[in-house]
Amino acid sequence: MIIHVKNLVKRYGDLVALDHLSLDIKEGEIFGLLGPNGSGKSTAINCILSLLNYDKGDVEIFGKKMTPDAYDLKRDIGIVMQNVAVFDELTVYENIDYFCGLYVRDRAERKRLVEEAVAFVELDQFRKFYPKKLSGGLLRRLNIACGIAHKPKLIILDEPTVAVDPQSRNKILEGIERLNAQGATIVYTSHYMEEVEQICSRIVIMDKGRIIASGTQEELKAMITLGEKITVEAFSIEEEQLHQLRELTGIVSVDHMDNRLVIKSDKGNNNLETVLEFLKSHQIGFGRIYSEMPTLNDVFLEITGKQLRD
Ligand SMILES: Nc1ncnc2c1ncn2[C@@H]1O[C@H](COP(=O)(O)OP(=O)(O)OP(=O)(O)O)[C@@H](O)[C@H]1O
Repeated sequence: MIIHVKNLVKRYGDLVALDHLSLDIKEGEIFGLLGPNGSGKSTAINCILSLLNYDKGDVEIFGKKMTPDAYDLKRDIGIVMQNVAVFDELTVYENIDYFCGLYVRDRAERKRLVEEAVAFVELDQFRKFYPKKLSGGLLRRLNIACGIAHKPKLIILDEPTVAVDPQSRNKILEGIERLNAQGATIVYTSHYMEEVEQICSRIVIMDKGRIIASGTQEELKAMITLGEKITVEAFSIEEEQLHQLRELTGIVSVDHMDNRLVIKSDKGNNNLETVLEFLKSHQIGFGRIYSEMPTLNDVFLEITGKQLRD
C-alpha cells in the first residue's frame, strides 16, 4: 500500500470539508480523485501530505505515519499543486534545478535529472525563459517538471490541467501515463471526468467531503441503472407518442427538446432496436441517431441527483 488514509476529518469552522474519508492507494495505480469544485479534493491532498492540520484520522505513506517533518518520506513524493508555484526570477532550467536540489545534493546527478525533466515536459527550447514569458500550458508543464524531476515513487497532481489548452492538456496526460509506466504511483485529482476516464485505473468519486462511490470505471458504471443513452434527431413527435415510448420495456426516461429526443435505457441488449422499431412503426421521421454508453457524470448524477459540473 502506498497511501493508507483512515477516517480523515477536516473542519473549517462549521464546515466539514472531509467527513471520515478513508482511502487505500496501491503501488502502480493511477488513482483518480474525482469530484465537483468544493467537494474536498485539495483538502484531502493537503491533509494526506501533512500540509494542513486535520481534526481526526490517520495517514500513512509507504507504510509510515505521515507528519509535517517526515523528510525521508517526502524525498519519494512529488507534488504538483493546483496553483503554479515557481520563482519568477529564475529561468525554466533554474526553477527545475532549484526544486530538484531540495532532494538531490549531488550536482552531476542533479544535472542529469533536470535535463531529463526538461526533455520530459518538452521545454528544451524554453529552458532560458522566465516563467512570465510562458503561456499557461507551458507554465503548467514547468510546474510539473519541478514536482517530478527528483524521480519520486509517488506523484500527486492536484488539477494540473485547469485552464490549459487541449494540446498541452493531452501532453500532460500522456506524460502522466509515461511516469506511471516508468514505475511511479500516481494520484490525480480533477473535476474533468474525461481526464479521469482517460488515464485512471481506479477512481474515487467525492461529494461534500465524502466518498460516494469507488472502483474501476467499469465497476462505477455498473453501479447505476442507466445502460445506454440514445439520441435521435426527431422533428415532430406527439406527446402521446412520447408517453408510449416511455412505457416500453427497458426505457428509463425520455426527453424531447430542440428537435432532439434523448432516451435513457437500462442495461438490456436490444434498446436501440426497440427505439428504431418504435420510430418506424409510428412513422416518426428522424435524422441522425446514435447511442452512448454512460459516463462518470451519469454515475455522479444518478447517485447525487446533480451534475459533476455546473
Ligand atoms: N481555508 C479554507 N477556509 C474555509 N473553507 C475552506 C478553506 N479551504 C477550502 N474550504 C472549503 O472546503 C470545501 C472543500 O474545498 P476544497 O478546495 O478542498 O475542494 P476541491 O474539491 O479541491 O475544489 P476545487 O476544485 O475548487 O479546489 C469547500 O467548501 C471550500 O469552500
